[in-house]
Amino acid sequence: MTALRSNLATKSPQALFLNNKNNNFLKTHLKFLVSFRNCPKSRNPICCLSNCDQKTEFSNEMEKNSNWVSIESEVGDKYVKELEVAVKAVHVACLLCQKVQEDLIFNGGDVVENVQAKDDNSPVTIADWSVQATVSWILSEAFGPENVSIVAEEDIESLSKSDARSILSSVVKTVNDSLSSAARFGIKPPVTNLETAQVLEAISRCNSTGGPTGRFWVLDPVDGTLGFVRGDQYAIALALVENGEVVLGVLGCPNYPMNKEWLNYQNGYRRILSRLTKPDSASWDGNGCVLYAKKGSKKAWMQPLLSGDKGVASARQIRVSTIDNPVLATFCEPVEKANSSHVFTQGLAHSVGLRNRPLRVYSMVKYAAIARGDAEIFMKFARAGYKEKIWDHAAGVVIIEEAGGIVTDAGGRPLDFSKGMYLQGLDRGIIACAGASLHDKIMGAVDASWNSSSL
Ligand SMILES: Nc1ncnc2c1ncn2[C@@H]1O[C@H](COP(=O)(O)OS(=O)(=O)O)[C@@H](OP(=O)(O)O)[C@H]1O
Ligand SMILES: [Mg+2]
Repeated sequence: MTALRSNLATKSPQALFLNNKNNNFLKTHLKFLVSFRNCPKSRNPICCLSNCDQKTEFSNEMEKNSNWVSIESEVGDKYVKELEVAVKAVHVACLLCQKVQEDLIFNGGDVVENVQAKDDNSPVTIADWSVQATVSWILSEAFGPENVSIVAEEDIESLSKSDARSILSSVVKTVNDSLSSAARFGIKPPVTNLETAQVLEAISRCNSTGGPTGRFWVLDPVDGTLGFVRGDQYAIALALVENGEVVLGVLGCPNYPMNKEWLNYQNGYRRILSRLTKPDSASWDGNGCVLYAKKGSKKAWMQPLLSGDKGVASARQIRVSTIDNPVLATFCEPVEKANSSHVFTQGLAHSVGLRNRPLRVYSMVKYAAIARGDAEIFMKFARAGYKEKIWDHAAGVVIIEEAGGIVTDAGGRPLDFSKGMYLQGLDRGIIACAGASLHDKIMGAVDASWNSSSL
């Protein structure tokens, strides 16, 4: 634990990458500067500060005064292109899903036709396949197909069957519609519409099985498909793993706007509210959000999901909640009892003194809620034998960690993304917290009650 905490301790930056907006701010704060020169590796000026106190004071001032910055100004050189492309791809995917959800659920779309059951009986929709094809195509165009390896949730087996002809043509149309309007995000659409074979190829190209070495993307095209088909919360999750470590995470949450109260509204109620309060694309209130973080940056970011033909907006930094008193804390967990034992978490909540009722939310939106500071704890205790998949956690974990939180298994160990498609060796369950004090308390409660539980 001590090692884990010291790893999580914030280190003062050695240097800060600045954009023009920050440059103006700098002129009024020259007292902080020791030297100011152009960074040899980027176009951005870089300032070097002489001691830790100055660095910390300067960082605090920067945060207060320039909350909104561009991606390039923040993440330094490494993974800039990867992050930029991934964020754009997730924006495209969010809009695709919003459109499909709207058609499917709210405009009387053919649910029987467009929602299929997988072998494990979980649902899969045209959105799952369409997002997978779209993101796979965008990544391949940006980096070259030979450089892109993707672990993703869907395959083309059921989509290729003869009785799936109509759903396949819906997928092809959805992908082409989505890519043809991707120019608003600076993504060059295909010269001509993708053929069916190209769409199937893009989906099936996501056949990496991950592992401890090299670089691969991890994609959950629609996480929380049950929430998606119920008109509720869902997420698009894209992460980059290098040598077994998650280095980038991007999480699109199309039904999670700025106002955290929205998380409490169930299904149709959220939809009615969204229609009553007409979304203003310039504000944060009516639409979803995209969160992202780069490993080791100690910063996580959120952009509003813009509607209409607007592209990507500036990002705002997010931090986890500062609440460490269990009485005031809120914990999130899966909606479905089959996915995590509500009885067990209720016992944990009682023993650590959590008073608020659990926030049951579909998908990795739970990770987003912790990273944004809208809730303090996420717990998941799946039934014995269930193997957690890396795509259900990778993006969320790095975003929470960089926003200042902690994510481990119930034994306090970091989740291991280096063992293939599954989180092998996971000790009992997953605990994500805003801070170490809450995390310690939950782990202690798990230890105290595990043997008497039915898990
Ligand atoms: N039996 C069982 N136990 C544990 N976990 C399971 C189980 N079945 C499925 N899954 C995975 O859980 C993903 C959804 O997790 P959530 O936290 O969103 O659960 S819930 O839908 O709110 O109940 C879900 O992701 P999606 O398939 O992307 O929706 C699954 O990967
Ligand atoms: Mg999932």
